[in-house]
Amino acid sequence: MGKQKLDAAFSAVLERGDKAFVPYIMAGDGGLDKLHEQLEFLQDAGATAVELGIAFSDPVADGPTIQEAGIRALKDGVSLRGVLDKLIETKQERTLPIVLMTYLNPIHAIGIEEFAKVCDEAGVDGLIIPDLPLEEEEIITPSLKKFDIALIRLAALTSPEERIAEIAQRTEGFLYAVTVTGTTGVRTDFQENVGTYLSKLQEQCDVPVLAGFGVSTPEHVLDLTEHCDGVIVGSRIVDLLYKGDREPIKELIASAQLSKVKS
Ligand SMILES: O=P(O)(O)OC[C@@H](O)[C@@H](O)c1c[nH]c2ccccc12
Repeated sequence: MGKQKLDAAFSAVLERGDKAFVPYIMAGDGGLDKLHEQLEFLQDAGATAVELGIAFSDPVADGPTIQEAGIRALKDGVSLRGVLDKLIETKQERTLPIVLMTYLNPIHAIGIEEFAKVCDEAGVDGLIIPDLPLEEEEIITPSLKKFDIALIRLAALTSPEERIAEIAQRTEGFLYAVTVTGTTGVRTDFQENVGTYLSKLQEQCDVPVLAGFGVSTPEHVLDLTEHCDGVIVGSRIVDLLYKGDREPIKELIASAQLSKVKS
């Protein structure tokens, strides 16, 4: 459970010569009752872990696709607590590692210690908290440590070098390398220096480096994973899942299975 489960999932994939693929989905988009089936689909399609987003009224890092999914979930009454309860219900039937993505406010509403405890009960293995700066992490790290839940840190293209070094050292589970400046969302191209940026992160980091933001095609996956251990895909998957168009999701995930792509 927890950090160990994430580490084991990544090691298994990388030892096979594949790259990691972490789809992001908005919890409760389409109704919370669909969540378990969606997670099973992603697992069967070959996802390494899933990043499960919690809808929030002020999602500062999210682009239009994720924001709209969040609005749909909020309209449906989905809350952090509700998602955790659903995860508790389905914990025994699940093997796919879960990384929960939530802003700080919903965590504070539950209370930090209680939140960590319920995450443990729900089988949450890692957390991404985009509005928690390095300087303030200590409000939550002792509670997470207690339950062995990984805190995944984000490195930005614009972060100064010393800050990147610190983030790369501290991160647990994996390092989330943000590959664009701005919010989440589908893009056609990446800046030329993305390869250098990723390779440098790889040198500084003991855990896998995953590239995310703007990744939306198998070509992106193949290009980026030349310089890192895997990718995170959000907006494209949220969009396809909402439309019920699942074949392209399978193809995207399969594109990270290099052992199959190359043979
Ligand atoms: O949607 P994209 O461009 O594929 O990027 C992934 C992203 O959506 C997902 O990881 C995410 C959704 N909301 C976030 C907030 C902060 C960091 C990351 C995220």
